[in-house]
This record gives sequence, C-alpha cells and structure tokens, in this order.
Amino acid sequence: MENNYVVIKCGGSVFEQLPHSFYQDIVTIQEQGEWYPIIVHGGGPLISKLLDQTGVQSTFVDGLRVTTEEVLDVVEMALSGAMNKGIVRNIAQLGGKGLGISGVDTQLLTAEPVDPTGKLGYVGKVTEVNKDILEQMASQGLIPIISPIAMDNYGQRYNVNADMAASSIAESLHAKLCFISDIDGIYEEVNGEKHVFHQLNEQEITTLIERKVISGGMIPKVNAAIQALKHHVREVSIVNGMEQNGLLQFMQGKMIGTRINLDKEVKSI
Ligand SMILES: Nc1ncnc2c1ncn2[C@@H]1O[C@H](COP(=O)(O)OP(=O)(O)O)[C@@H](O)[C@H]1O
Ligand SMILES: CC(=O)N[C@@H](CCC(=O)OP(=O)(O)O)C(=O)O
Repeated sequence: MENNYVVIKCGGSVFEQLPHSFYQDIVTIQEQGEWYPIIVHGGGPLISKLLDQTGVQSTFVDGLRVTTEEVLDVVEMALSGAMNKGIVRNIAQLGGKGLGISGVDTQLLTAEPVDPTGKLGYVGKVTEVNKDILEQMASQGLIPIISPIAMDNYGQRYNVNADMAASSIAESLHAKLCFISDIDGIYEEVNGEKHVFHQLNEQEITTLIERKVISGGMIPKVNAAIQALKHHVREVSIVNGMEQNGLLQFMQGKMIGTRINLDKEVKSI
C-alpha cells in the first residue's frame, strides 16, 4: 500500500510572519502518523534583498528569476543556508526532527534548463526525484525540509522555483500539495475589493492569466498546481500561512484558500 505524504510548500513571502501554530501543525501531522509531512521552501524576498545588497539586479520572466552563476551563489546561500536552517530550527523548537537538505544532497532533484535557448540562465526544471531518500527519512520519523537547488548529471547547479520543485516532489510521491503563501487565495479586485476564488479549474486559470489577474509569482504557482494534478497529485490548495491552523483545515478537507482542480467538479479523494 502507498504511504500518505503531504508536501507543504512554504513561500518566502510569508516566512517572516508565520505563526508558531504553523510549525506546530506540521509537527502534529507528523506525530499523528497517518500522513508524512515534507516541507519545500522558497525564499524569493531574501534572495532579492541579498542581491540588492551586493548590487546585482534581479529580473523576472513570468515569475522566474533570470539566474547567472553570480546569482546562483546568492540563491544557494540564501535558500540552502539561512532559509533552510531557519525552518529546521523552528521545527526543532517544537520537538520535531527536521532534516534540512537541498535538492543537490543525495541527488534528490535532478534538473535541466527550463529554457534551452538560455534566456533564463540557470533556471532549472526537475526531471527526476530521488524519492527513496524521502521515504526513508519519513519512515524514520524525520521531516524533510528541502531547499529547491538542483543539479544535472554533470554537477551544474540550477535555481528551481520552489513551487515547481514542490510539485515535482508531490508528483513522485502521489502526495497532497499545499502552497502556503501570503494571500488568502487567488483573488480578483472588483471595485477596489478583493474577491477570493474558493475553487478554480484549469480553464479558469488560463483565462485569469490571459486577463493578467494572475501575475508575477502566482504564475509558476498555478502552473505547478495544474502540472501536479495531471501527474497523480491528489489535491492542491493555496492557503494563507497566517491563517490559524490553515494547514490542519486543509488536511481535514475543509474549503480554505483556493482549491485548484482540473475540471469544474471537486473530486472526492
Ligand atoms: N490573482 C492573484 N491572487 C493572489 N495573488 C496574486 C495574484 N496575482 C499575483 N499575485 C501575487 O502572488 C504573490 C504570491 O506569490 P509569490 O510572491 O511567489 O509568493 P510565495 O513566496 O509565497 O511563493 C502574492 O503575494 C501576490 O502579490
Ligand atoms: C527560478 C526562480 O525564480 N527561483 C526562485 C527560488 C526561490 C522561490 O521560489 O521562492 P518563493 O517560493 O518565495 O517565490 C527565486 O530565485 O526567487
């Protein structure tokens, strides 16, 4: 029988504001034993801050950071260093056993360039996940905390968007996937007021991207969600990390944030 995994993607947008209860929810899920939590984190704002401090400009194409070797150094330092170990510490303070690794360790994530013409530089997309190592960690009561740096077979590093890394990992484990971000869900502004969509399907998402209602960092997130649902991921939602017990509500199947579906109907899981 297949194990039950939940991949929790923790966005850099919300990292600084995450309440204590967010980490407690993860430790609780792990202790209850029915689901194995796996954390994948971003850290876009920290990378941008460090690049600013070193005088290197960041440019984004459809939410993906154009990445030179110089940018890669900063990305790896920020993600596999400060961000990763910060989350490990927060989990440890609650008695959880977080093990922080990047996609480079144990060749967890193999990647190739997203854009073969080279316009995005060293931005990778995951071609293979070494899921055995995640299964071993989970079975030993460890919570994997993954920084989305990947490597190809020649040792070249890649900067992988954390939403895309989370979706590839969730696909390999046929997991549930929860994107923790800084918004109550995908919204549209109508007369200056934010209207949150509780559910969206692929067609609706395509229209919202064309209408530029969905933009920036939300583009890789929704594309990763759709990709995941097409490849064995059981359920995908975008949830505000500041929502008290938002993650537990997601696990209980409650309607929270924006639930993404391939078609109109919500499938029963
Ligand atoms: N339609 C939309 N609904 C909600 N957020 C959106 C939308 N379009 C763009 N965004 C932006 O996407 C951001 C979340 O993506 P991102 O900054 O990559 O966050 P994270 O670090 O959590 O992955 C929101 O803070 C918001 O600025
Ligand atoms: C290729 C690419 O864009 N990589 C991202 C990796 C970090 C990330 O995805 O962080 P968030 O989850 O906070 O957005 C970046 O360089 O910002």
